[in-house]
Parts: sequence; C-alpha cells; structure tokens
Amino acid sequence: MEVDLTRLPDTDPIRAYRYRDGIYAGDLVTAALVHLDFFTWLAEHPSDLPAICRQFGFAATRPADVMMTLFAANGFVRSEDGMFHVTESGREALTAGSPWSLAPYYASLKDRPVTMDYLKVLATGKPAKWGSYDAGDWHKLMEDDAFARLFTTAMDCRGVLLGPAMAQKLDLSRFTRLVDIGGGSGIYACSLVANASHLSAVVFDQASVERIARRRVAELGYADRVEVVAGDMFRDPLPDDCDLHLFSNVLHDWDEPEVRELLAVSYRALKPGGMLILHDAFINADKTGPLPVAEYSAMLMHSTQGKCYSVGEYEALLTEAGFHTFTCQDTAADRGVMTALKS
Ligand SMILES: C[S@@+](CC[C@H](N)C(=O)[O-])C[C@H]1O[C@@H](n2cnc3c(N)ncnc32)[C@H](O)[C@@H]1O
Repeated sequence: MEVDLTRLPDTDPIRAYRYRDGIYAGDLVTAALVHLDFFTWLAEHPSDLPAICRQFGFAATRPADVMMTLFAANGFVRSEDGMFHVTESGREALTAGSPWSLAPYYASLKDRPVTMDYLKVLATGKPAKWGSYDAGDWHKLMEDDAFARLFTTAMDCRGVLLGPAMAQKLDLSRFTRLVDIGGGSGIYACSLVANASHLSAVVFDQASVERIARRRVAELGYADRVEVVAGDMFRDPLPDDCDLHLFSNVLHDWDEPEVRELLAVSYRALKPGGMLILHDAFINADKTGPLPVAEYSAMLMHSTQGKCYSVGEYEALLTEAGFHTFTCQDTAADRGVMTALKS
C-alpha cells in the first residue's frame, strides 16, 4: 500500500482512537469502587498520595497517581495543595450511604480479569501481563520476535497519522541528523525525514525490532536517508553525530528513575545546540486531564512500568537533565509534542 507521510487523513479518527486507548479505564474505576470502596474512605479522610498508599497497602505511588489523575479528570475527586477530596458528584455516585451509589451497578463486573489485575498492580507497583498474552509483561514480551512484530505493527499503524501530524508542527530547518530512540518501525523517523528534505535519521531500537524496522523503512522508500541500528538504549552508546533526538511513546513505558536515566543518556549524546523531541500523550500541568489521556495512562500503568507524565513532570525532569527552553503543542488524536534544547 502506498503511504504518503506528508499528508493527513481527510477525517478525524479520534473516536476510534479513544475506544482503544481508554479501554481499561472502567476496570480501574471498578477496582477502586467495588473492591476497595475507595470513595467512601476518601470522602471521610481527605488525603495526600502517600496517605492513600499507606491506607490501601499500595507499594508504589506511580499506579496510585495514575488512578487519582483518572478520578480527577472525571471530576470524582479534586486536589487542593496535594490533598485529594471527593467532589459532590463523586460522593453522590460513588460512596456507600448515598442513595445514588452505583457500587451495586458495577459489582456484577468486579471479577473482570483487568479489574483483578489492577488490584495487583496497585498493590505491587508491577505491571500485569499485556493483553491476553500469558507469557509476561510488555517489557519481557518485546524481547520475543513474534510479539515484537505484532506490537511494532500496532505502533506503526498509528504512526502513519501521528508521525506526519507531529512533523507538521515542527520547524526542523536548522537540524541535520536525527536519532529516533526506541524508534520502533521507524515510522516517526520516516515522517520527519519526509517533511524535512535536508534531514537524515537513525532508528535505534532493540535487536528484536531492528529487522522489522529495516524492512518497513525500505518499504516506505526512505532506506537511503534512514538507517537502522540495534542497541539497548540503557547500555549501548547512541550515535554521537546527531543534533536531533526523538523519544516517541518511549518514556511513557518507564518509571521515573528510568526516565531520568534515558534523558541523561540523550543529553550526553546530543550535539551542543541540539533539540530533544518528546512525542507522547501528555497530562496537563495541574493533572486534571485531558480525560482521554488519563484513560490511556490507566492502560500504560496496567501493562508497563510507566504512565502518561504531565507537562510539568516532564519539564522538571528535562530541567534536571540539563535541557532548557521548552515548547509543547497538540498534534492529533490526543497526542502532542514537546521540545527542549541543549546549550
Ligand atoms: C511503545 S514503543 C514506541 C515505538 C515508536 N517510537 C512509536 O512511537 O511507535 C517503545 C519502543 O521502545 C523500544 N525499547 C524498549 N526497550 C528498549 C531498549 N532497552 N533499548 C532500545 N529500545 C527499546 C521497544 O522495542 C519499542 O519499539
């Protein structure tokens, strides 16, 4: 099939994206409402995140943070100076003792596998198995060739829209060479190159993805300008001749210590004056939404070691790594692009 990475579709596929990305969010609400009677407790005990974790025996704050962002985005809770309070709509619909409580309505769904997974993820801080694959969590599965092919194809198909949408928001005229770290099929590197004729690129991804990327880049017609290199982004050196780095949908797979590590790796390898691009779904600075991103974050929290980070969280992490001068723009399908500079 002929793919033109300089054009966008004529219609907006947002509804189709949102069903897929938000598919687990209801299970997280069910886990909290039915299994933990969370809202009844919080209504009586407004609390900050550490106190919530202590009360419910959650091992880590990341899954609890994703849960509270989802509830805030729905208007079930609000946060004031770090303290979470149940709102009036949360109290009426979700607490025991309210005549309008929907807990019994959700109760017959309480044994759904993903609902049960959430209880474990909240308790342990560790990801559940990906989709219906018994073999393990996403990070482990990606080392397997067959799963890597399936997953990379899934990422590639959305990149045909999201890549060009990102490229059209960026002025890359003063940059010459990109490394797309954890670049998957190479669809984002190809999109940037397609929209900036002077640019060349390297797709850097783990060995299980390398061959898939090489084939896809050739099929898209960019093999002369887009190289593919296999490596471990945590251990192997990145190419040192690049003034443009891209993490597209990569940092959201990892917890904060690994995000810190990856930003440091990028900062070290990026040429002075270079730019880092983060392409992802971003939670807003006050962590009250957007709702579709909070729902998507629930899926990432279920199956990976990450979440959708907020713009504020990224700015803090980027600053710590040495970057400065941040921009943030919406692209398509609830995604956006942030940029940061290295002096
Ligand atoms: C969610 S996918 C994103 C792929 C692509 N950037 C996109 O936006 O569709 C995350 C990518 O990170 C890659 N990855 C995970 N761990 C890695 C590692 N240690 N070194 C290099 N790449 C890694 C995966 O193979 C996968 O292609």
